[in-house]
Amino acid sequence: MIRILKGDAVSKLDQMHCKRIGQSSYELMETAVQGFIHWFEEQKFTGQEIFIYVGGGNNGGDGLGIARHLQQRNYQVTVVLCFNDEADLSADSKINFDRLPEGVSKISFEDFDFPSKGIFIDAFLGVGLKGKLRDSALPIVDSWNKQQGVKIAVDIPSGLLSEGIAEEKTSVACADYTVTFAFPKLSLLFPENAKVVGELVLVDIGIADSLYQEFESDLFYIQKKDIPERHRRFHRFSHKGDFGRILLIGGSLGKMGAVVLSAKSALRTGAGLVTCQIEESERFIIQASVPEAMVIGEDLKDLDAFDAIGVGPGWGVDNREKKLEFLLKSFSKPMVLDADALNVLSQNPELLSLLPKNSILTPHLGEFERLVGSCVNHLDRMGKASELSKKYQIILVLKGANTLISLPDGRQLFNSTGTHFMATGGAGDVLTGIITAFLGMGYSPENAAICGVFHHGLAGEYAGKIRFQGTIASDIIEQIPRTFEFVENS
Ligand SMILES: NC(=O)C1=CN([C@@H]2O[C@H](COP(=O)(O)OP(=O)(O)OC[C@H]3O[C@@H](n4cnc5c(N)ncnc54)[C@H](OP(=O)(O)O)[C@@H]3O)[C@@H](O)[C@H]2O)[C@@H](O)CC1
Ligand SMILES: Nc1ncnc2c1ncn2[C@@H]1O[C@H](COP(=O)(O)OP(=O)(O)O)[C@@H](O)[C@H]1O
Ligand SMILES: [K+]
Repeated sequence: MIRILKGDAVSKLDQMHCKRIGQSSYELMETAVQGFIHWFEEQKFTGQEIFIYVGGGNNGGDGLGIARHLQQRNYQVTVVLCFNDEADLSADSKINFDRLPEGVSKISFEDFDFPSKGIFIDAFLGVGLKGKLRDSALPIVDSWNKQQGVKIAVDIPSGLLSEGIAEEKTSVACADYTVTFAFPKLSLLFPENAKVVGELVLVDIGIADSLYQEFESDLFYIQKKDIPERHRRFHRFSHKGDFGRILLIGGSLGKMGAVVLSAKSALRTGAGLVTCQIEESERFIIQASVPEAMVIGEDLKDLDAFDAIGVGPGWGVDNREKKLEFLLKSFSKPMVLDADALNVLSQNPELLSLLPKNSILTPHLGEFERLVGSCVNHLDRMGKASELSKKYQIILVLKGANTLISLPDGRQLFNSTGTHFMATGGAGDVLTGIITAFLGMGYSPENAAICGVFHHGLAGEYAGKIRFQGTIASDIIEQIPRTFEFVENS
């Protein structure tokens, strides 16, 4: 799994990589440029002039390389020179500057007559940015933000620090897409920066995962290649007991759909036997809509017969405190707690110490802040999530774009799958079903959380490609089986 490094570690990572494989830093820049071009061509942006803002550092060098390749592919390209003197160019940028074909127009920023339409590529400043933007850079960022058209940031939007937060007052070049190299810079994953980062695209530039281990960082990025090794293997004679007996507790008058969604998701993930514990009066709803699931009433006996329990979807909070306490005291294996189970915990924080070790809590940002108090920003949130995980030895799944998993040993993992089309009622109930199913199948809690979040996001992406903003939670469930095919077969 790749680590998310601090911005200033990038050049060291590059050097180590180049040394290990006998490549020059210019060749690495060329790999990054070609990765960008590959993505760009896939997008099929058509018929427009391309303007590339280039700075004097290696980010500008990427931009100059991109200009050459695009011109060779018959695009009309203008580079907007955002540095004072050629002599200030970094060594690799100078090579790309000298290689610019005749057909690429060059114009200094001062002489740039603002066009109204085009494709804009921001290769002004990358991770080499230090501190706040200098005054001399502000007009460049302002000009960028006034342009009309598709806007693409190379590596990181100019003005954004690799661990920074773009607040209202800060000057950052806003992008529709950010094409970042090697690993996502931390700030690209913050919800506060969503508006300046746009869609995040990661380009692999061939740096081996093992090289990242040379750097100290507790932050990781989960990708498809990390998943198959975490899957449990079953065999020809596997029976339904091997796939786990799970219990889902939730639902209340008017909110039974939440348990229905969790139960269906668990079954589509492969859970062997799913039992739902709901209010007696509502049993008809489950039996009719998920005939594969069993239903039990209020009286909970023999909890040990279950391999995993998921509690909370649609549960309500009234009179749930004693029940949650009973569950936490009676079940010693890790559990999944979501939605109202988390709200009950927030109202009764003394219950936190009863959580079985490695239990998985899946709050969205609102539920999380109810648990830990309000957070200033995502960095603060990440710190509080880590503290809570360590203190109670639990796994925290902080849901949202790039869901963050905090592990009891301090590691924090960002997910790469998902889409805003998943921002729909019930999507979280689906995740509860998936993670509980994995736990029931005997996955370690860490793997259940990682695989759960990854498959859930991928199922959401598939559903989003068919249903767009009409995606509903049930569409995500339908796509779960396909996610296994994709992860295992590619
Ligand atoms: N593995 C990878 O990820 C790869 C990375 N690669 C690429 O290299 C990029 C990093 O390049 P880098 O280190 O040369 O720095 P970069 O971002 O161009 O910034 C330097 C410029 O910023 C300026 N500047 C600084 N502070 C400033 C301020 N406050 N306000 C205003 N200006 C300020 C500084 O000015 P100076 O201080 O020199 O006057 C200088 O001009 C990286 O993002 C990626 O695109 C790929 O090519 C290969 C693989
Ligand atoms: N913009 C987004 N990008 C990616 N995933 C998202 C986005 N918005 C929501 N999701 C995912 O959808 C799910 C929503 O969960 P939640 O808020 O608990 O919904 P509900 O309570 O309606 O079930 C989470 O897993 C979250 O990660
Ligand atoms: K940039």
